[in-house]
Amino acid sequence: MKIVPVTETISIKRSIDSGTEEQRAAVQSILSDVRKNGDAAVLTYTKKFDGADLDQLRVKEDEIAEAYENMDGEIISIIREAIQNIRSFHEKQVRNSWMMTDESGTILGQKMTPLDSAGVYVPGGTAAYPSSVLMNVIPAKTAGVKRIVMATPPNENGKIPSAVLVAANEAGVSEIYKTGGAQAIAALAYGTESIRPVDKIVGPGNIYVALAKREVFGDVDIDMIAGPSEIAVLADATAKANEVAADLLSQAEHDMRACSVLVTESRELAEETSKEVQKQLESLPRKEIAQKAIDDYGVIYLTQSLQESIEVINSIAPEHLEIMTEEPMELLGQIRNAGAIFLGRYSSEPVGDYFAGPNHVLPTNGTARFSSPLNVDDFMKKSSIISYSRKALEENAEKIAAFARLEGLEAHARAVEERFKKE
Ligand SMILES: NC(=O)c1ccc[n+]([C@@H]2O[C@H](COP(=O)([O-])OP(=O)(O)OC[C@H]3O[C@@H](n4cnc5c(N)ncnc54)[C@H](O)[C@@H]3O)[C@@H](O)[C@H]2O)c1
Ligand SMILES: N[C@H](CO)Cc1c[nH]c[nH+]1
Ligand SMILES: [Zn+2]
Repeated sequence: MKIVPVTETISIKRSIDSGTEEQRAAVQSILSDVRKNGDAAVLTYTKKFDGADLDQLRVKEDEIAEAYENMDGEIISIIREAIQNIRSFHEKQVRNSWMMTDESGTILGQKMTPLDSAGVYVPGGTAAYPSSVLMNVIPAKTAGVKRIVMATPPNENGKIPSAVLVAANEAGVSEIYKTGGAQAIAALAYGTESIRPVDKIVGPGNIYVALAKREVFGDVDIDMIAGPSEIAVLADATAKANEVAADLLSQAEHDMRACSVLVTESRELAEETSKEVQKQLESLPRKEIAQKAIDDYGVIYLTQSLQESIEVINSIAPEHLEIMTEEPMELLGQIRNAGAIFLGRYSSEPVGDYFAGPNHVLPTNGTARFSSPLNVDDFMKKSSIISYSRKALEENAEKIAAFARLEGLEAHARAVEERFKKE
């Protein structure tokens, strides 16, 4: 990994992919085909892109039963324990409706209502991500969403990985459909003969999925457009190079465009970590992916002080931040921009990916400056409540009417005055 002394401004290389002209045109055409031809179009694209010849899109009960038979009982217990942790964390996020009253009889409040339905996209491809099924489904379930629909591409035999089916069933998905890419997003957004449309679509995916989500936004809500994984480690001389290197590689193995960064004032740690990364890379099954990510996007920033390291971290605004310093908790207050913050050497990033409870769907590409991890609020709407008594309106009618006339809106003013007109 290259070691770069920090100059006045730092600029992190990240991959922001808005697709080629060709990809954008392909997505447009798939979306309009699915809107026009429904299931027939979805089945045709599933054959074309995933190689699966399906007679129906919906996963049957016996396929879920078969998935359980294929899974090791111990792994199912681990999934169940992770679900409990994720659920209890997200239950803390639930916000209740509230009301306030005053002596004039005015009642004001906020009513919290879960979305009626949510669609969860689960990527297919080489890696199956049952953990992402849990992270997308559990906040929706905790919010009280009744209908949770999952879509994921099948393999060429028309099958979905058993771990994904079991995770979906354990987390409480209501319907599962075998379809991926832009056609899945179109079906979830606009509906087909066999898939009823949803209110919001969440979940990561490749460029076709991302472009389709951007396109349908407005007709339905979406969560975010997640970029490749990122990790930044803020460390001082007390950190262990082998542990820092292992954590940097944990995200590098996700994607050739993943971004792994170490920020430290210790030259010795910087040099040791750089060597360790190379050493540990050699034995990784996904070595090619991790090596490319480290070569293209990996960097070690060498600073003059811990204070400067903190400033660098805030300007990177990483998806994951690990603090490996003597007193990590003491620095927490100074961190303004990070999706998830892992404190101390026993809080390695994968603890959060799989098990601890907080969501692993996090803002990437510097968007932690203004956005948050996926959470229960993402699946709830707020409605304002206003109930004025006669006394309250009488006392304020003149002020409201005057404000309306300031905006030249006479009908607004009269609507209020109408209540108190003398016959
Ligand atoms: N941020 C996270 O938490 C997270 C988790 C898991 C995966 N991911 C990301 O999700 C992505 C998964 O990508 P994937 O491709 O493996 O699976 P995917 O399910 O996102 O995409 C597969 C679908 O792409 C469509 N497609 C493929 N080639 C096409 C073409 N030429 N024209 C039109 N459509 C086409 C097909 O419909 C296919 O079903 C990766 O980038 C991975 O890094 C992110
Ligand atoms: N670290 C990923 C999000 O950036 C999530 C994930 C899923 N599985 C393993 N990791
Ligand atoms: Zn991960």
